[in-house]
Amino acid sequence: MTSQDYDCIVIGAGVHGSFTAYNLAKKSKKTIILEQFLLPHSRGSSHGQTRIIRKAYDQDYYTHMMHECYELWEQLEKEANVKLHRRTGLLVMAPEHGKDYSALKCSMQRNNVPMVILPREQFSQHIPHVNLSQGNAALVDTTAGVLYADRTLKTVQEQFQKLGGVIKDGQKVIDITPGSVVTVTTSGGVYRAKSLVITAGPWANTLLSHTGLQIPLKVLKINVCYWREKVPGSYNIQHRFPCFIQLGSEEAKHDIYGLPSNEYPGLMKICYHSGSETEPDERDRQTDREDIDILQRYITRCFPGLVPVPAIVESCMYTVTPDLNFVLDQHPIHRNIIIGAGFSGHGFKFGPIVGKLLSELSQEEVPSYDLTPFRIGRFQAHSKSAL
Ligand SMILES: Cc1cc2nc3c(=O)[nH]c(=O)nc-3n(C[C@H](O)[C@H](O)[C@H](O)COP(=O)(O)OP(=O)(O)OC[C@H]3O[C@@H](n4cnc5c(N)ncnc54)[C@H](O)[C@@H]3O)c2cc1C
Ligand SMILES: O=C(O)[C@@H]1CCCCN1
Repeated sequence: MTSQDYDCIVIGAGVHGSFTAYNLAKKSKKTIILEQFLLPHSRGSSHGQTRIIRKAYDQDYYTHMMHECYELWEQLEKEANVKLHRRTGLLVMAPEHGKDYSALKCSMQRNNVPMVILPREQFSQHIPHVNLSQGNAALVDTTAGVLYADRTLKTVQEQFQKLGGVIKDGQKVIDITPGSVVTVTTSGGVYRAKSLVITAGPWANTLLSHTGLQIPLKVLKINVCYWREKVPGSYNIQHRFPCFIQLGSEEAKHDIYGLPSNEYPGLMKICYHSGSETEPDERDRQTDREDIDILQRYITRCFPGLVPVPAIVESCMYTVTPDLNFVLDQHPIHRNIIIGAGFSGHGFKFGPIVGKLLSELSQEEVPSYDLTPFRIGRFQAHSKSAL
């Protein structure tokens, strides 16, 4: 038998690789994370100060996973004695008679997600400084809030290391040799393990090309825009301003979303839930700003208390699948290679549960949830039926 150095190698120290490694270390598995950049870095998808956490989803399986996931976030907070999230509520605004709004509302009712419906005549009393669009309805997912993203990564990586886990940053994986013992070659060394987890974010297909697999993923550059409050504090987290999602606005084909001013005093984060395609290593050469024009028009109309010119624009990337569902699966041929990819701009909140599931797959345990929506095989079925 060939010797191996680790039980598991995890490629990528984003939110999903970090939580997977942490779960493996909790099972006393000898685990190493290989990360191409020096940590912390802002070149992938998990950096930045904040993300939205919520239970409001129109698919039951996401809401079901979030029920447990909230508990796992709290467990980590207790274990590390650090605050990783803050409840603000999530305001959902959408055309009242559109199918998105009714699907979401029905799913929340079906799954007992605490919610408040805001009748139009009471809207401005609860949500000042926002104009609810004509024909729109509004509800609040009261479980929702803000996750502290950078702080999460630091915390989960520290907890992993406390459990004996090893992180090697500045080590780009340049080759993978599948087998009953997987060999991974980086710019700095050669590593072997019984199983491999690939959580490489926008670089997933680059890594998978070493294993003879490609999945239909698109990488989008997202302009992360912050907008200045005309009157400081109007949209502030301390004044209980919520996160929001605007489904189906007159300006935009895709959703618009925002988080209360918090991390940068006086600035509220509002972004477009789409962007232009990019190569992950060429992110900063993608300079398309069509999304910012859309946001300016929306903000002028609906958020009159913000200066409609972005004060800060940062960059992030989405890695999207055709159906916007994640990929959580074993490699179809090399079963000891596990893939977590295509988190489609909504994966962060699931970090603890994705980590649990990917660690289960890598140990050939029965996964805690039905992974049918996340299987790689769904893409094959899709392309076959399209023929
Ligand atoms: C602007 C924006 C807003 C978002 N908002 C939300 C939100 O409100 N709520 C929510 O739940 N989610 C949100 N998301 C989505 C969430 O942030 C992502 O789904 C999640 O961060 C993806 O994490 P990841 O670990 O898959 O990828 P990444 O964080 O990109 O991690 C992959 C890692 O792999 C490393 N890597 C790649 N190739 C190699 C290699 N060859 N060798 C070694 N290392 C390698 C990379 O350097 C990187 O560190 C948002 C995303 C963006 C961009
Ligand atoms: O995952 C989320 O909750 C948000 C919703 C809006 C778009 C960005 N992601």
